[in-house]
Amino acid sequence: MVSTPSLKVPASGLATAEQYLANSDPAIESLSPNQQLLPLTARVNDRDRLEIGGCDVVTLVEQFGSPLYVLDEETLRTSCRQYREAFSRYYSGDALVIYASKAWNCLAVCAIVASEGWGIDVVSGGELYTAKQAGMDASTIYFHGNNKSRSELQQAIEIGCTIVVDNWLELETLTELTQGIDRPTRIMLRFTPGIECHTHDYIKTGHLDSKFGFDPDSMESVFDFLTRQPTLSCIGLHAHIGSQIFELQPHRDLPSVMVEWFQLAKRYNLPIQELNVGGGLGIRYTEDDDPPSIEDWVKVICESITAACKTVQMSLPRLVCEPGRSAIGSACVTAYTVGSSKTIPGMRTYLTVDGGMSDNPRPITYQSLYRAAIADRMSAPLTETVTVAGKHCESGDVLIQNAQLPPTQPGDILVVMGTGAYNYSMSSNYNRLPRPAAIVVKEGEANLILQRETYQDLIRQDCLPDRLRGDLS
Ligand SMILES: Cc1ncc(COP(=O)(O)O)c(C=O)c1O
Ligand SMILES: N[C@@H](CCCC[NH3+])C(=O)O
Repeated sequence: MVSTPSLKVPASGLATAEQYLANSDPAIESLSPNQQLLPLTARVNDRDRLEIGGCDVVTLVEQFGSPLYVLDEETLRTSCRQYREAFSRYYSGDALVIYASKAWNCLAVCAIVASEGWGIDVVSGGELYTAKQAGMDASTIYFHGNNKSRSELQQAIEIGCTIVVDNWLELETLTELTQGIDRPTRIMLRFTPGIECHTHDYIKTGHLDSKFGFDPDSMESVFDFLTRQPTLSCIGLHAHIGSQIFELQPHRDLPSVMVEWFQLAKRYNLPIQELNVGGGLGIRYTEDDDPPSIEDWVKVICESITAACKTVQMSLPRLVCEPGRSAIGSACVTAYTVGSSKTIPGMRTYLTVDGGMSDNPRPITYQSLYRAAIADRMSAPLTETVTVAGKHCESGDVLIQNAQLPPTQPGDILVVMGTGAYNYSMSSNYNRLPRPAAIVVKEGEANLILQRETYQDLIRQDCLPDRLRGDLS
């Protein structure tokens, strides 16, 4: 497996969008998907158009409408396999990879990851419900969240998933809700490890000043409390450092901290078996991004847990990790239709597409960078520098500043890369735009996985009280 990015990007900059494609020299399954800008199956076909999963993207838009999320099954499955295979290569204990479904939670995605032997991390009753409806086994579902409601906790207890407890209120509520239930409820405890990393402030979670998890200072009192709770079975400990991380060092440091916690928990005779090191591996959004490969990330974690256990002569715990973005981010593109444009002489040209911050809120939220290509003419020289704007009534609704594109015309299909994670899952109906459809593509076949919302969907939850009806003519 290669651990270096393998785009065809020349040092002198990009000449055509074809250079965003992965270098096809190594077999695609040996490329780490999170290091590619486009899905692994992306090709330029003999009409000079972008093809993903054997499907022409321009034709997909004609068939399914615009905008359109196009998810490449092969890329998602390759990520799943690379995580699993790396654990079996580098860890001699038991291991489980669970999908952080906040990245993109829907029935089809749950079904794909489950079929690859992954479990799932959910953070709300809604994500939990979806995972169950997709047929996921409760023993592989882990329920996170820093403010789970009583009814969400009740739902989790009934389903029998593992609950990752975040705070005292939750611990007390669970104690109350589990009274009288014979089978103890499986829980894990989330602590903030106090490990810093370089990522956007909004997506850091491992530093001590975080809303997530117990403070490590309260560890002994939490353990002590649990020794007196026969209805709760504390099977493990959890920590998550943050998201879109390129450094390996924080994940090299985390295991020794967690092994210390583990030993302390053992001293309280808790039935502890698992360590969950969270997710966080970054992906390549632009050619300047250089994340480690999936294999390298897993290797660092496995080696560091193994070394920490050896130092204190502890047998290996069951190791769990929960990647989201690095599993699905690079597997999807969003295809938009180009509309109006506006050139402000000496300043910039705005090129507008038929979606924007409602289907991808990451640029406006985190100033995230993306790359785009015109799917109709992949080998056309990139002679234009334009600002790709969305159609929302918001000046900040810009998807890409200074995108390098060929000359465009209304009706062209503009594809934004790396939109598999935190796009659909963070989408909204701002300005009452219906959410786009999503399809999964594989070997020339395209299947709908999320229907395009309709105007009827937009008003489905609206209520018009009778006393207001009279005011309408
Ligand atoms: C608890 C937890 N686990 C897993 C993840 C997944 O992170 P990522 O998508 O960066 O892999 C997150 C998001 O940051 C998280 O908060
Ligand atoms: N929503 C963030 C990631 C959040 C990770 C969850 N704790 C993003 O789009 O980058």
